[in-house]
Formats: sequence, C-alpha cells, structure tokens
Amino acid sequence: MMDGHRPTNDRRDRAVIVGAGLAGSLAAVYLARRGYAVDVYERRDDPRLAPAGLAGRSINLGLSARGMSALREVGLLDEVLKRSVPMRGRVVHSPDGTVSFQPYGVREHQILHSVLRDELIAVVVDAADAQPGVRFHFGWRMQRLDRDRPSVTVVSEADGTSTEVTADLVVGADGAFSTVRQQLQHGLRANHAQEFLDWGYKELTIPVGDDGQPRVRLEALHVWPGEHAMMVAHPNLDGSLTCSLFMAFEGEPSLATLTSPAAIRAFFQQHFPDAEALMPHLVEEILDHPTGHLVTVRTAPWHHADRVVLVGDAAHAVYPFYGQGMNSSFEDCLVLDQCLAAHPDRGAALAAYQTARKTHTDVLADLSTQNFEDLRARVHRPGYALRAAADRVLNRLLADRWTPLYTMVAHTTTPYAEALARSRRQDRLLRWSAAGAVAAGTTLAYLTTRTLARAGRGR
Ligand SMILES: Cc1cc2nc3c(=O)[nH]c(=O)nc-3n(C[C@H](O)[C@H](O)[C@H](O)COP(=O)(O)OP(=O)(O)OC[C@H]3O[C@@H](n4cnc5c(N)ncnc54)[C@H](O)[C@@H]3O)c2cc1C
Ligand SMILES: NC(=O)C1=CN([C@@H]2O[C@H](COP(=O)(O)OP(=O)(O)OC[C@H]3O[C@@H](n4cnc5c(N)ncnc54)[C@H](OP(=O)(O)O)[C@@H]3O)[C@@H](O)[C@H]2O)C=CC1
Ligand SMILES: Nc1ccccc1C(=O)C[C@H](N)C(=O)O
Repeated sequence: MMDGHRPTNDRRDRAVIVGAGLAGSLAAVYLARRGYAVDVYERRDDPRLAPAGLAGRSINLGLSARGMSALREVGLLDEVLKRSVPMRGRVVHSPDGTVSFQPYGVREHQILHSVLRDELIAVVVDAADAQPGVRFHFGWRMQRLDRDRPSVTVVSEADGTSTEVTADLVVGADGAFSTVRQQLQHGLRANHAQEFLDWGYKELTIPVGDDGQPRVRLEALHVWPGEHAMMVAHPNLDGSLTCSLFMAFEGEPSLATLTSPAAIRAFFQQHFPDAEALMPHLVEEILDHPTGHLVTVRTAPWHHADRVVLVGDAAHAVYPFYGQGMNSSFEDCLVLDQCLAAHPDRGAALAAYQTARKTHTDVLADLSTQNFEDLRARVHRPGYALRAAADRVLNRLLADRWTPLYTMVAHTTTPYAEALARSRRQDRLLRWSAAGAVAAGTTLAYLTTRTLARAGRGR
C-alpha cells in the first residue's frame, strides 16, 4: 500500500523502516509476515517509477546462495531469477590479450545470477506493498532518530514539511552512510571504523551488437584485471553488459587523468584494447557518469535495546569485489527474522541477531578486500588458475570433505568466518601434502640412487 495514515485501532506492533533499498524492502516483507504493521520511509522516488539506472548508476548485482535463500524463504526467488542472467564463471581478459574461462563451481547450481538493482528492488517492493500491513512513503528523508521513544522525524523532499513518526521498532536500512546508525550510536561507547578505498568506480556499457547479438559471451562475469585499473562486466537480459571500471582517484594514470576523449582512448587502447572495441559510448560515459566511492564499515552496536536495529550496509558496508554486499544484507533479514522467532523478548532477539552476524560480516569485509587483490592482480596468473583447478578436482573427488573458499562463500550459507577457518585448514593440508609429496619423492630418489650405487660397487 502506498502513502496514507495508519488507523488508530491497529493493535499490531509497529515498525518504521528507514530506507527502501535492498535490505529495507526485504525487511518489510519479513516483518509484515511476522505480524508487524510496517511504514517504510525512503528519500528517493519510487524505484518502480524512476529507475536510478537512468543516471548511470544502475549497478548489476550477482545474486548467490545467501541472497537466494533469503528470497526463497518469502517466495520471491523465482520472480527474481526470471529477471536474471546466469553467470557460470569468470571470463578473464588478460593484459597479454589471452582470454580464459574460470568456472564458479563444479556443479550445475554453483553459479551466480546477474540482476539489475532496480529490477530486483521493484520485485521486493511490490511484494512488500502487496501485504496489508505495509506502507511505503517515497520522497521522505529521515532526519532525526529518538532512539529511546523510539521515533523518527522525516522530512518531505518535495516541500520540506516534517513529521515525527513513533514505532515499537525502528529499522535502519539506510545504506553505507546511514543516518540511523550515526544517531543510534551517538554518545555511546560505540566502535566505528570506516575505510575508503583510494579507487572509485564508473559505470559503462557494452551495448548489444548491431546484429542484435551480445558482443561477448553472455553467461559469465567478464573481468579485465590490471595494475592501474580493473573492469568487470555483468550481463543483462537484453544481451548488453554493464561494466564497472575501478581505478585510482588520483595519480598517473587515474580517474583524474581521464578527462579528454584522447586521454580516455589512449588509456583503453593501452590497457583494455579488446574492451575498447566493444564500447562505442566509452568516451561520453566516462565523461558524463558520476564516480562512485567504495567504503568498508565495521561498527557496533547494531541495536539499541529492543527499539532500534541496523540491517544491510548500514551495519556492515563492504567493498563490492566478492559480490556479497547485497547477499549478506538479505541474509541479515533472514537471520533477524529467525532471532525474532526464537526470542519472544525483542531486546534479546536483537542482541542475538548482532551476535550471530557481526563476526561474520567483519570477516566478509576482509574477504572482499582480498578479492580486490585477486581480481586485480592474480586471476590471470598461471599459479592462480592452477590452484583453482586443484581445488575443483579435490572438490569433485572428495565432495563435501573439500570445499573451495569461493564455493563456501558464494554457493553455501556457511557463516563467513567458518568458511574462512575451514579453507585455512584445507590450505594447510594441501601445503603439508605437497611438502610430504616432495619429501617422499626426494627420499625415494635418494634410496634408488644409493641402491643403484651399491649394486654398481657390488658388480
Ligand atoms: C559497484 C557495486 C557492485 C556491487 N555488486 C554487488 C554484487 O554483485 N552482489 C552483492 O551482493 N552486492 C553487491 N554490491 C553491494 C550492494 O549494492 C549493497 O550491499 C546493497 O545495496 C546494500 O543494500 P542496503 O539496502 O543495505 O543499502 P542501499 O541499497 O544503499 O539502500 C539504502 C536506501 O536507504 C535510502 N536512504 C539513505 N538515507 C536515507 C534517509 N536519511 N532517509 C530515507 N532513506 C534513506 C537510500 O536512498 C537507499 O535507497 C555492489 C555494490 C557496488 C557499489
Ligand atoms: N560498500 C561500498 O563500497 C559501496 C556500497 N554501496 C552501497 O550501495 C548503495 C547504493 O549505491 P548508490 O545509490 O550508488 O550510493 P551513492 O554513492 O549514490 O550514495 C548514496 C548517498 O550516500 C551519501 N554519500 C555518498 N558518498 C558519501 C561519502 N563519501 N560520505 C558521506 N556520504 C556519502 C550521499 O548522500 P547525500 O546526498 O545526503 O550527501 C549519497 O547521495 C549505497 O547506499 C551503499 O549502501 C554503494 C557504493 C559503494
Ligand atoms: N559484483 C562484483 C562487483 C565488482 C567486482 C567484482 C564483483 C564480483 O561479483 C566478482 C565475483 N564474485 C568473482 O569473484 O568473480
């Protein structure tokens, strides 16, 4: 249901959600299902009417196991998959001109699904909107939180009028630069670490070819690694691909030096020649599209008593390089719902939710930074491909007893810290086995030589 006033005889617990992004919209579905009357305040316009993508900020998202499991639980997965393109692996475009394919797993279902953020939000907002207890208020910016009451003061983007809305529970789903988080933590012994990457990103396009066909293999994530810049391209249903160019803000070369058509062409011809040939609108897009920032946020607390709680990037923003920000945000909604089910006391439920999630999302932040280095500097090296192939062989042979880290992160719901710990154990085992094999080989060679030498002397 769109705007309107809640009837005064509505006895249900009342939740106010700030932010109708990915986490806020899904949280609305979950809370409504749990019996809450939900009001969602979003400062932007309704994404179903004014897609943000028109401004060069569409962002394709790779949906994987964690996000899928949270969508499946509320019956939305099939709707979303209808709008997505399967990505079966990475196509790596090496600086030396070679192109190789690295599968995302060893089983049919171990793939990612590329979906446009606006399309995904539209599905989830529609589902939430269809529930009788849910109302969306677009064009309202939350300005002030009273964490004890609790209440939020929201201001109309259209005419500046403001109103205070009270609730039993306020959910901060207002993204990486969350206002709810700032005011929830104000004056408390809160821990907060925010780290900006000195690289930013721009969105570019590989349009469909003149013959109506995709210009490159569609069912994959394309990656152009590089020391000075890295590019990835997600496929779209219409056969086009949406690229994100990641590059340093400052220095030589950097986003600051890509300021003229000649500089842009020269950079691409030198670093990504095969990509340049696929991007007829490259120059205009680089010059016109906004530059995005990349930030990691580690923070606590995530909740205030039984009254305020954070979900999604508001609680844990991570660099996008593992493709897990949205997936983990969706997983938050599922885990929060499970905690509310398990603990009749909402304060205990919110505390259990933070305990269940924070260690793992902190590990995700590290994994996301590590995958930046892997994608930028390692994926095209023979050693990397060899190790990934060894992991796949062992996974095939030993099934669940040997699961590569990427598989655990992207294709299972194993908590991130457990996945990392297990992969470290596997790494150690592999190193010992390799060392053992070398030692055994050396001993065998020594014994053979000695036996032959003795035999020679005895002759
Ligand atoms: C380039 C890029 C690629 C990515 N790729 C992937 C991927 O492949 N897979 C993946 O899982 N994740 C990916 N992510 C991460 C993903 O986009 C985020 O993790 C996800 O958007 C977080 O969702 P959210 O709802 O917490 O925040 P958001 O999506 O940011 O939603 C927050 C909402 O709150 C609103 N808001 C903010 N402040 C206020 C306020 N004061 N009042 C009212 N409303 C407010 C905002 O307008 C917004 O709509 C990527 C991110 C980037 C930048
Ligand atoms: N973890 C990450 O690295 C990233 C995550 N994301 C996630 O995806 C979401 C949607 O992306 P998108 O809509 O493109 O987000 P934007 O980059 O457009 O940011 C949304 C809003 O956040 C505020 N903001 C942006 N940069 C900063 C900054 N450096 N310091 C303080 N506030 C800032 C601005 O608010 P105002 O207009 O009020 O100034 C901006 O309008 C983000 O909200 C975030 O949750 C997006 C980019 C990177
Ligand atoms: N969504 C992204 C955005 C930017 C950079 C990478 C991604 C990825 O998803 C990478 C993918 N997980 C991979 O490891 O190949």
